Amino acid sequence: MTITNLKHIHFIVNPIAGSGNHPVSEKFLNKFFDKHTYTITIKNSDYKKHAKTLTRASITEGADIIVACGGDGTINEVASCLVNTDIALGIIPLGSGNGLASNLKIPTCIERAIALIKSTSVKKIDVGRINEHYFFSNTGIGIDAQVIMHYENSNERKFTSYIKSSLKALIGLNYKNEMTVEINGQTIRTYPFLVFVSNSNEMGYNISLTPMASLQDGLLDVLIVSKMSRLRSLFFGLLILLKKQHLIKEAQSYQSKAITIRQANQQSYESQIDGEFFNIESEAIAISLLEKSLHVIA
Ligand SMILES: Nc1ncnc2c1ncn2[C@@H]1O[C@H](COP(=O)(O)OP(=O)(O)OP(=O)(O)O)[C@@H](O)[C@H]1O
Repeated sequence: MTITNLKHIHFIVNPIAGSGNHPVSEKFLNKFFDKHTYTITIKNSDYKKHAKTLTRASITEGADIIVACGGDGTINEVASCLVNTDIALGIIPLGSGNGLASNLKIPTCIERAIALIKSTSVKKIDVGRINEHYFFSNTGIGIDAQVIMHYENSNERKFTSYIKSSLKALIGLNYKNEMTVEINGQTIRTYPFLVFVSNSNEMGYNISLTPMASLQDGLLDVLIVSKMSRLRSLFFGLLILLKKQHLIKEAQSYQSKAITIRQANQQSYESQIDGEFFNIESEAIAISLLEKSLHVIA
């Protein structure tokens, strides 16, 4: 599908995404957009979740395209406001991991990403939902949430910070709560190391736990990894880096449109949603898929 008569492009820029050294500013973007064809508006996010407020305002202001300039966290905030609308999401990947942009083959070269936005070639992609939150890349409960929690506390945004945060998460590993996972008519009881649910085939840094996932197949790819020792977890981490994680017997892969997670005596779930830490207060977690519910320029 090709959009015609596009004029109003709004850019929501996370100034601290990735290394925070990116050049994306009003002066920079003005060079690429002819004033007779486009009006462009640039807004910087000042704090966590601010991109949502800015995006909602841009919708009211009549934006035709809203461009998330940042990583998966910023994309999540912007895209969450665009689900089930006709407004197309553009992406300039400025994050450290850039998982969704990589799955969509959006160039990390800023000039090429801008050229793609101007091409306005739009595709519709699936959107994941976990309770009241949307996700576009992945969500998870277990070790991934712990890694993200330590990563956010580290205040560093690079690959080595993920390695350090993974080691901290492994040291703190415990299996307090038994969970039940309802999927495809089966009920699985597990003390999970990880319940990972993905819409996209990449987590960022070219790492994937769900290499068969597609943004347009109407299915979520699920990896359930049951309890294992710290040593075995390290081995699992090595297998992930070697793209051989399927070789570990504790890991089971599924595809599904919906899953429900419950635990007996707890009302909160530490989770990660598109690489951001969330403590979800609820009796149960319901994860589902909204087919082809977001327009993305890719
Ligand atoms: N001015 C700001 N100061 C601090 N945090 C911000 C600011 N603007 C946005 N944020 C928050 O920064 C977090 C990280 O953003 P983002 O995901 O875009 O970058 P990243 O973590 O470097 O990339 P990736 O997720 O691809 O690794 C998000 O939670 C976002 O809400």
